[in-house]
Amino acid sequence: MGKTLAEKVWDEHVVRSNPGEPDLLYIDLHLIHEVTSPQAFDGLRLAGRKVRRPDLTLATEDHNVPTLDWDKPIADPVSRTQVETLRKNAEEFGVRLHPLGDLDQGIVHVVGPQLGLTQPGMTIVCGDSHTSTHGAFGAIAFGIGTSEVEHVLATQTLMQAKPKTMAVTVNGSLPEGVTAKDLILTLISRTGTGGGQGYIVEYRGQAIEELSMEGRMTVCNMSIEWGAKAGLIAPDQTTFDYIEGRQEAPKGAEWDAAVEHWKTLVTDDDAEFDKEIVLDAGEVTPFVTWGTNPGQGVPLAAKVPSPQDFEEPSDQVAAEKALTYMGLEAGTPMRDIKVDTVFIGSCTNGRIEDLRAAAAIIKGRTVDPDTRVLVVPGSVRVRLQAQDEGLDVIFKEAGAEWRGAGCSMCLGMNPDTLQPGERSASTSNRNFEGRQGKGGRTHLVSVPVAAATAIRGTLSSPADLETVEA
Ligand SMILES: CC(C)[C@H](C(=O)O)[C@@H](O)C(=O)O
Ligand code: SF4
Repeated sequence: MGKTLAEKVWDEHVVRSNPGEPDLLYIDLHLIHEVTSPQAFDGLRLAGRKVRRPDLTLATEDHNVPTLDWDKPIADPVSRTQVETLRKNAEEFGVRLHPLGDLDQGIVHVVGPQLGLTQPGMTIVCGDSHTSTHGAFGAIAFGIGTSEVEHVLATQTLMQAKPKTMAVTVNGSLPEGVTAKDLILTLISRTGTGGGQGYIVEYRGQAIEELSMEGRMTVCNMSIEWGAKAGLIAPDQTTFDYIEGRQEAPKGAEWDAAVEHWKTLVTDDDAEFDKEIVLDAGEVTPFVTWGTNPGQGVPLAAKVPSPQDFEEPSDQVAAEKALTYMGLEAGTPMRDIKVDTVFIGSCTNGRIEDLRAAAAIIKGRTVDPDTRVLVVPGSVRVRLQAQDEGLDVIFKEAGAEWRGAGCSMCLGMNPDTLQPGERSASTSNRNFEGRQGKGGRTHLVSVPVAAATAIRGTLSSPADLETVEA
């Protein structure tokens, strides 16, 4: 019997395998940020160990950094300590760090692919759940805990039980104006936030093949939001074209050899998955969340559901609770929901393609006067690229704020937060209670929906905007 893509990559990395025990896996790339690394470095220090492969380890500052005044000392003492600790640890252990002010600073899941470090067939870990993003390149990439971070730092290996495999096949093409974000939000709402638990998921089918690398990263990024261990997509010409020429990508004969190998990283025709889900891309429409987990979503054209709409008593209770927290009434059209803030950014939707899409909609228009609009590039390079293309001017002229790179309002670990009771349309990936600030209310949306909402002040799609004269 043939192998799935995930099985191929897994098997190529097994250092030791004993029946009844987790496998010992070799790790090709270890990404690090300030939140989950301090205790891991403390552990190394205590044990008198070194970082085994500093050359396969890369650190960046993202969660705790401000997106204004980043050249000044960080005002918040907790954030400052986190960032300073990472700097000290990187220095002491010889780990490459891209700190604030560096050209390659940014959200860890934006920086890896951008540098060409994220490559097909790799095993990639980081003390961060959205490490699944890197699976878009045909890598096995997943988040690990701080004690595992220490283990990888010390040994460049990790003990892991082999997950089951699942295929999500998306047939047909996404309709015009419908994005990767709508697709993954639809999938999560259909399968529930536990639907992927225990699986490495391979996304495949025509709609996936038609996605850009940015779109594929958006899909894989949110694998964790339906509970999957990891999500991945077979590398193809789109993948190779994205990597070729990047700073850390193989060059010359090494490039040719790499591509030759990467082409073998596909699921064999006779391979079997433990589970399969099939989706029709043509059915997907702009999709937004109304509740407090990424599975509580509906099409933008729908209404806020009522707890009675759910069959399971547990879903009814969850809906009741979510509606109260979100301050929403069942039956309200989603399009009537007014937001205070629009956040365009994060490792889900903070790449150059996302900013281009937002700018194309915002161009020549003015943001709603009662709505604060934050546009936050995922990395310094994304920021500079956007500025080269004049996108920053489009945002600023429309009345949006153009910020520095970082996680920003994706989570309340830096100055960019919602006030209690404030409501956002956010291109990020989590809408948990308090995620964007205590008492903040989050609606997860795609980039086009965020941009249109910025203009109208209520949840909207570009189709709701009046035509601007050219
Ligand atoms: C802070 C970090 C550990 C966390 C994660 O693991 O995902 C964060 O990035 C998030 O998105 O919630
Ligand atoms: S942008 Fe958000 S989801 Fe991504 S790593 Fe930062 S906090 Fe986590």
